[in-house]
Amino acid sequence: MSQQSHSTSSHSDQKKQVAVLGGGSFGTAITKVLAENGHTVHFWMRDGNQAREVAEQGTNQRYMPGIQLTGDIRPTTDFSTAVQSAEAVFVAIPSKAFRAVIQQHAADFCNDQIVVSLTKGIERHGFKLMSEILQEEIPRTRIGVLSGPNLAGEIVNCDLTATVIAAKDPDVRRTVQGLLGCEYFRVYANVDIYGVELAGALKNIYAIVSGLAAALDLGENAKAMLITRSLAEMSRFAVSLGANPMTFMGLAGVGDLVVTCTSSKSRNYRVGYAVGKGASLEDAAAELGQVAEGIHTLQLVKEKAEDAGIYMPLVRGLYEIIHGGASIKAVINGLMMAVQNSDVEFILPRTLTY
Ligand SMILES: NC(=O)c1ccc[n+]([C@@H]2O[C@H](COP(=O)([O-])OP(=O)(O)OC[C@H]3O[C@@H](n4cnc5c(N)ncnc54)[C@H](O)[C@@H]3O)[C@@H](O)[C@H]2O)c1
Ligand SMILES: O=P(O)(O)OC[C@H](O)CO
Repeated sequence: MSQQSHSTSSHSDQKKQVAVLGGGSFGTAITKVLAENGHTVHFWMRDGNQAREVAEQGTNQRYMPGIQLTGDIRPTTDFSTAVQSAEAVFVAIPSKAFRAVIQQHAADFCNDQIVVSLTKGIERHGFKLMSEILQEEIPRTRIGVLSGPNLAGEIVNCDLTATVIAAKDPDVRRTVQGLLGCEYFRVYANVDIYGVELAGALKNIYAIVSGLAAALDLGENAKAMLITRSLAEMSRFAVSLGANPMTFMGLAGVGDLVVTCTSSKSRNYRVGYAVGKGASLEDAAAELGQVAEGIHTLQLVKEKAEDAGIYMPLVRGLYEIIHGGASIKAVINGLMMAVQNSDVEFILPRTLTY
């Protein structure tokens, strides 16, 4: 479907003021959806040259080459200008910089303003998710999380896409559905913020594993085994931390896992593929030139799982390959020869192996 020929129709007729924070791939994709839905989008980014390019050319070549942005988009490097009149603020800042940006500008947010994290990562210090950072830094706001199978490069082409808004406040869920929903973008609702957010962060690790497996050409059965055991592992982890296991049956769980583990459009998958072909992690990340959150999430989840005694053989195996110098062949052999266990452990409890 061509992005040039697309005609839009939002589910809501009301045109609103909104803000998007972060001028990368996903910030640009969500800005495009919102602007095509007729909203005024205050698009905050740190790079003045990039803001000028968006204002003057309607493009963001560094992150979305060849894509034309239309509608009422107001790029700015002034944070206060971006958020002051916004009914809802969408945050697409990588997890490493997320708290610093929100903390620095906390005073600019309004009471009861809707603030939605689009970021799929975890903060190193204290294993905090982005909604928890928002709650700590700007508790005066109403918080939501948007996550799902959402490759930015497809959204900007108006390819059919669905996502999930998770929020406790029903008005937050309805408002976000109204702002973003259109003929190519569908927004489903959930209340399990922690599960939706954790699913988005965890699947990046398994996308690296799947990319690595693809590089080795392990076969179709192996692909299915990996994705399904990834789902078992990530839901085991999330449930241990208090998430609802049913969330993992939805778009933010299995949906995002499938798209990220099967597509070379995923940056995490591409990093895994490059490592599988013999590149170092550093070279693979540098070659990408964009964020691949799974690289950082891997280390945090491995440490957290060990501390909490949660069995995560795929996380441990990937960590050993990337950081421990283990051979891929030896790790695969270790995984295949481990104790044969329960398929769905919510039905048949797993035999404890450690
Ligand atoms: N790209 C996708 O398909 C996609 C889809 C869904 C969710 N996400 C998530 O969105 C988040 C952002 O990813 P992205 O794809 O936009 O990454 P990206 O690499 O394309 O862009 C990152 C952007 O963040 C900006 N940035 C970094 N540090 C900053 C700071 N300190 N202050 C201000 N801006 C800063 C960069 O300048 C850049 O514009 C990630 O957590 C990612 O997992 C991405
Ligand atoms: O390109 P990735 O690997 O960061 O994945 C992008 C989105 O999270 C897919 O839903």
